Order: sequence, then C-alpha cells, then structure tokens
Amino acid sequence: MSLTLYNTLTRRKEPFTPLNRDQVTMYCCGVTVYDDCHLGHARSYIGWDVVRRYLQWRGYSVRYVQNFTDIDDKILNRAKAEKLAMKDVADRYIAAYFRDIRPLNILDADEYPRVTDHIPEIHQLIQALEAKGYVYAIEGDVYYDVRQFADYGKLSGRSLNQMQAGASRRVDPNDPERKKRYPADFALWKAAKSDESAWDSPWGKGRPGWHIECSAMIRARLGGTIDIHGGGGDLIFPHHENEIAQSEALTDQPLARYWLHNGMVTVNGEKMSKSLGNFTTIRDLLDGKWLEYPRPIDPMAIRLFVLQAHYRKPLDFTPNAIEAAEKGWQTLKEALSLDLQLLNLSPQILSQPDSASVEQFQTALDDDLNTATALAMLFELAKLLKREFYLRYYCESHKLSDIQLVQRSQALIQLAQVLGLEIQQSPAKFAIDADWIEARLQQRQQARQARQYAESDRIRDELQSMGITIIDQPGGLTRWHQT
Ligand SMILES: Nc1ncnc2c1ncn2[C@@H]1O[C@H](COP(=O)(O)OP(=O)(O)OP(=O)(O)O)[C@@H](O)[C@H]1O
Ligand SMILES: [Zn+2]
Repeated sequence: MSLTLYNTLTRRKEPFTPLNRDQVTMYCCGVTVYDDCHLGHARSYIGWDVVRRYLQWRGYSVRYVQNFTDIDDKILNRAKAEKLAMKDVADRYIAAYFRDIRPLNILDADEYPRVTDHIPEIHQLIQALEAKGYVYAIEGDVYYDVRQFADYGKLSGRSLNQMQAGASRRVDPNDPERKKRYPADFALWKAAKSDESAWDSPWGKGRPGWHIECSAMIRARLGGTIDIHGGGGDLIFPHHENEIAQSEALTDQPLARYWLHNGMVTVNGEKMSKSLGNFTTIRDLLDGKWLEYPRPIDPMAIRLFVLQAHYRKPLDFTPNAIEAAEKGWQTLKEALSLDLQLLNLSPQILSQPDSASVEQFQTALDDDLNTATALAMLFELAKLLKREFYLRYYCESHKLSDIQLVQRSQALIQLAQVLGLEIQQSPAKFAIDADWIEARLQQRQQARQARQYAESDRIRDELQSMGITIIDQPGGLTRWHQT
C-alpha cells in the first residue's frame, strides 16, 4: 500500500514518492502578521500538521518550513494606525500566532523564515530572472512578464486569454499597475511610496512583491525542488501560479512535486476572512468569547472539528458543528483516559497496537489523507473500549481478552496522536499574589471611572493572559478566580 496525495498540478491522486527517500521537504505559506489568526488559518495549519505527523509515522523524516509574511500593505496600514513601526506590528502578531496555534497541538515548524530576513535573496532572484529576460523595470517597479513563461497557468488551469478577458481595463491613472505591459504581469519589486519600510535595491528604494518572497525563501531554506508545497485553495491563483513562474523560469526544474491545497472554512457558504469581517479568532474560541457559543472550547474539539472533514472540502463553521465536535472529543477523551490499571489485567506481554485498527487507519490516510474515515474508525474503537471497561469494572464480565483490550487501547492512543489528538496537561498554575491582583483590579476600576477604557481593557487582558478570570458584578463589585 502506498500513500496517495491529490496533486493540484496534475488534478489527480498520485502515489507519493519523495525526491530523497531520507527526507521529505515541505513548505507551506504562512500568515501575514497583522492581526490574530482565525479559524480558517487554524484549519490550514492543522491540516499541514497532520500531513507532517502522518509522514513521520509512515517512517519519513520531514523538514518543514513555514514563513511569516512580515512586509505587506495590511501590516503597514496597521502600523500607521497605531503609530508603530512595521516590525513592532509583525513581532506582536508573530507572538500571537504561537500563543494561539500551539494550544491546538500544531508542531512547530523546523524553520520560520521572515521576508525581512531575505531581502538579499529576493534581490538575487529578481536579478537572475532579469538576466534571463523574464522581467521589466519601470520607474522603480519591477514586473514579471508572464508571456515569457510558456507554462504560465498550468497550476490553476487558466489560459492567458481567459486571464486577459477576466482582467478589468484599468483606467485609474494613479494605479501603479497601469504601467504593466500585460494585465496578468505581477510585481516582483515595488517602488517605495515613502521612506518608511523601504529597502535599497538595484531598482531604487522599495519593497518586495508578495509572491517573490516564497520563491526566495523556499530556494534559500529547502533548495530548487521541494516535495510538498501547501497552502489554502485561495492561493492557487495567483500566488502559487506566480511562485511557479518565478522559480521554474530560473531553474527549469519543478518548484514542488506535489501541490496540496486545503478547502476554506466558510460561514454561511462564504470564505471566513478578515476582509469580509465574518471571522472568529482562535483566541475567542478558546476563551469562550464567540458570541454564538459563549463557552471556552477545548482546543482538541477545534482540531476534531477540522479533521472530521476532508482537508480539500469546504468546512462550514456553525455552533452546531462545534458542539458536535465537543461531544466527539468528549467520547475520545474518555476512552483515551481509561485507567486499565484498575482492571487487574494479567501481566501484559507486549502491548503492540492492534494491527487491524492500524491497517484501517493507514488505508484511510493513505487515500489522500482521509481523516474523516480514520476518525470514524477511532470513534468505534473508543466506544468499544469504553463498553469493555465498564463491563469489566462494574459487571465483572468481559467481551475482549486482556491482550485484545490492551492492544486496542494502544491503537487508540497512538493513532489519535498521529492526528494530534491528545489529552493535554493543563499548564501548571503559578502561585498568585492575591494582593497584587486586588491592586491591579482597583487600578482598573479607577481607569473605568475616568473613562480610560483602553487602560482598563489593558489591565483586564494582562490578568487574563495570566489565567485570571474577572467577573464584573452589578453594583461595581468585581470578583476574580484563577482558571
Ligand atoms: N477561511 C479560510 N479557510 C481555510 N484556510 C484559510 C482561510 N483563510 C486563510 N486561509 C489560509 O491560511 C493561510 C494564511 O493566510 P493569510 O495570512 O494569507 O490570510 P488571508 O488569506 O489573507 O486571510 P484573510 O483573508 O482573513 O486576511 C493561507 O494558506 C490561506 O489560504
Ligand atoms: Zn507562498
């Protein structure tokens, strides 16, 4: 049996064979760091985490790189609004990324390159493309000339004619893109509008376009051809199409052997996104601040919600679906925490996981990572284990032999772990200084009375980040407890 993956490039499932048997190389497009991550981002990174965990379980060693886009108009706008440097905004949301993503049991990448650390590599790449005649520079902007790249459109399946027909005729004389020779051409380097956040370059002061960063970082960190390139389906065109055009024009080698794309988390059928304003942050879900379902959601229930759907399909976010995932996690959690030592089992020989369960699990995941089928199997296993436990514990009876019970229990624990579903230890509570907290609460109260709400919110957030929950009661009383 071999692992098959759906390759967006060939539009079919293909057996997975890495370039180098010893190490799979994998790159996924990371977040643009200008705000907290939402559930759509969580889905994407849970998906890649499972690909990585599964490959490792199948015996591959995986080198996984995920970037942070720390140059972008949205980051600049946020920095301006808050009178901060772009780097401060980026640093803040990189920290927020780890704060929110790690509780979801997503393993850290091997490397997290930032665009601002790769400006020289970006220059080199653009210069090399310039030398090969793929780019043109106009007034400090540098564009990629897509008509020079014969394979342009191969990933998204769009022809240049279709792209041209779809492109609106730009008439705005202030639009910098008006300088392009062809509508589908895209910017590799953008002339600086102000001195802020601009880098010197052979074409004048400016900053890189979005697409070139991934080509440069993949090349710098993983080499000319990688095994797996991942990202959301919304990135196929133009982002990934442009990555291919940039990298392959230079090397004449495939940039990635397998292109994997996750489906979107949707709300009422529409992509969850910042710009549409229909997003729910991971933080709000974990903290019980999602208004439609205001109670803290276990990070493993979020993971389960994501994995119950096939990674390529859209996934609609509703309170009912989250509630179902919570119940599902409850069942799994109970089975994962059964204490078999209470059952006076005969001393166990070897407790290998049950081979039939392992085989079923592998068959499901080998089929383009069908986590939904794998989970259905794990639920059956969990229910069987719970029944057996209660039968033995309360009725002094049994249906499975001791060894069958232990092997099935091992299978559940190990296979759930491949999906990153694990019972997490709650972080150790720190010793609290009650007087200090009371004093902070008083300062918060004073700030509120003085209508300094930004300050009072800041104190609340500070306490919350320390695991202190504040409950404001009628009459101005405030209670608190450590969670
Ligand atoms: N609703 C979603 N469902 C699944 N994946 C998503 C969703 N939104 C973003 N992603 C994926 O998350 C990764 C990081 O996205 P990025 O930071 O570029 O956010 P984005 O697409 O700009 O989000 P937004 O539109 O909310 O600003 C990308 O691979 C993107 O495809
Ligand atoms: Zn990218």
